[in-house]
Amino acid sequence: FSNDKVAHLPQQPLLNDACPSTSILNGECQPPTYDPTTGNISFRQNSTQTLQQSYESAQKIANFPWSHYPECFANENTTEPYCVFSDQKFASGRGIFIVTTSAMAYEMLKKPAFTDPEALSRINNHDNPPFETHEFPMKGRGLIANKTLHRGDQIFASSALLITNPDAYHLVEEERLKLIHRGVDTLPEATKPLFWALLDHFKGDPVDDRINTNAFEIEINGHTQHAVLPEIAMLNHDCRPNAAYFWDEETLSHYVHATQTIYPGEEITITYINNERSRAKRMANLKMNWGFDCDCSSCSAHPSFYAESDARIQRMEELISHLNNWTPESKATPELAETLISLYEQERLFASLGVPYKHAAETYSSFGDKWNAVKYATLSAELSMLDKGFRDRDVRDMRAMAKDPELSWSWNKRVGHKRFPETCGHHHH
Ligand SMILES: C[S@@+](CC[C@H](N)C(=O)[O-])C[C@H]1O[C@@H](n2cnc3c(N)ncnc32)[C@H](O)[C@@H]1O
Repeated sequence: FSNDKVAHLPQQPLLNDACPSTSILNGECQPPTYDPTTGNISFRQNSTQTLQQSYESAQKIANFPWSHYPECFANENTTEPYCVFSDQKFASGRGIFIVTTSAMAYEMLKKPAFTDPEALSRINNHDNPPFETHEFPMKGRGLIANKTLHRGDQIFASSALLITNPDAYHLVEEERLKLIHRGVDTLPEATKPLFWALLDHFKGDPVDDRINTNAFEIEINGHTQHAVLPEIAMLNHDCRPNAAYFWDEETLSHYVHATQTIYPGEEITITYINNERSRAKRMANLKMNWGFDCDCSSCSAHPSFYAESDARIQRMEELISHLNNWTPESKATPELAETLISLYEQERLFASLGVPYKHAAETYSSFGDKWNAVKYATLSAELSMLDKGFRDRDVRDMRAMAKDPELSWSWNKRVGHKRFPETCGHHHH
């Protein structure tokens, strides 16, 4: 399989072609080092090239995958240099820049997003969108639906404009800022306005602030990275959202889908946080990470109403721990799983229903109830796909269970357990 991967790698530059020889002599640029075992190139040096020079250096190297020669910084706190890698041709000329180590950047280059011209054919098609931008009093811009959207409808899908490695914070602040500023300067002219139109909530460094206000945590080959996608960055938060998104690391893109019916004029919202927590925890998280006071309906409700909501969320947690208990003492029953689904619905956590549906599917399966297992596995797969993605493991498991519950690990696991251990014998008056 390693040959396969190497075949996808863009041809590596000859080492001394990496900088114009004059700039090597001037000490402005040193050639990168090449690791023959990984095929990775390390750009070892604090480049002092101007933007124009870095462009020209990159153009001189045959099949160099980046449009600018990477600028890098390292210090005693970093194990490897962090560089800015730019590709103006990415996603049919939308462009991308990546601030990370060269090893990580070359990992990303192996993704279909870079290697397969067809991979992004469904991404960044923003003609005739099903939404309009709208200005809201307290929360700035947001998107409102301009036609009826149904559960499962794609609202849009777009590729990352930039990806940053959180470990780049080990750099000296000034040098980290230099990298992200250089990154923005290397974006194609037509794309730059998308970046500059982003909200700068905290009013610090203009580039850093736009990234911090709008970045999403994403995963690439198991590493947490931050990505900014300007379209999804226009969606405001709601603790009871009507849309969900997932990151697809093969295309370096976010997909956004409706998770319930959204009528024209309604705001399209996603969640920035885990909503299966108390109001106080949700509000603290939003305040700390995005700097706003949550005023969605479940946060701004009268105290006696949000106390009810918090109690339901607490109960949900308890029920889930019963359902996750696979010992003979488990209190798990199908009735308990149905109660869990009902609590999610009462809480209007429709975008998260894939979770209780999965518990219900496994619970029915564990009692050997084939058709209820099929029903809930199907429902779970349908909904989980919208917020975990089509390659997600839970989605795969639920699809498999929907096909044949008898082959799933949970099948008949609890047959013989009492189904009514809490009530039996106590409520006959
Ligand atoms: C990713 S941006 C969302 C788009 C933003 N409203 C704009 O005009 O560009 C995140 C910022 O939007 C605002 N925001 C998002 N959801 C909000 C909400 N439910 N209540 C208040 N402000 C919100 C906060 O300022 C937050 O830092």
